[in-house]
Amino acid sequence: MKTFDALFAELQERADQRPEGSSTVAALDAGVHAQGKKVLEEAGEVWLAAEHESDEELAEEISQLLYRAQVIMLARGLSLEDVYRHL
Ligand SMILES: N=c1c2ncn([C@@H]3O[C@H](COP(=O)(O)OP(=O)(O)OP(=O)(O)O)[C@@H](O)[C@H]3O)c2ncn1[C@@H]1O[C@H](COP(=O)(O)O)[C@@H](O)[C@H]1O
Repeated sequence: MKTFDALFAELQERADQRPEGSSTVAALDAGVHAQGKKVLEEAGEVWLAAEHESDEELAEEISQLLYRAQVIMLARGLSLEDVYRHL
């Protein structure tokens, strides 16, 4: 099963190698404004799922929020350590 750290390493590789068809490359190219909107959108979906949907649907929304947070981290050049030191 993929972890937060493993996903981040995978996304870093996508950013470096820019493979054709990568949704991460497209998200990075869209810029921080578009990336921020995705974070807000997914956060809203997490909220709605927590109130109205199943555990499975909530878990999926949370996974998308984590992905969108990682895209913002990469776009701004933050490492996992930059974030973890605040936990
Ligand atoms: N975990 C994710 C992930 N979560 C969400 N998404 C993206 O988010 C989209 C779903 O978001 P929305 O609900 O906003 O759907 P949407 O509005 O229809 O999507 P868009 O039209 O905005 O693309 C998906 O289609 C993906 O583009 C993800 N894209 C990639 N990953 C993982 O990231 C890794 C690299 O992926 P690639 O960059 O695509 O190779 C792989 O392990 C993937 O599994």
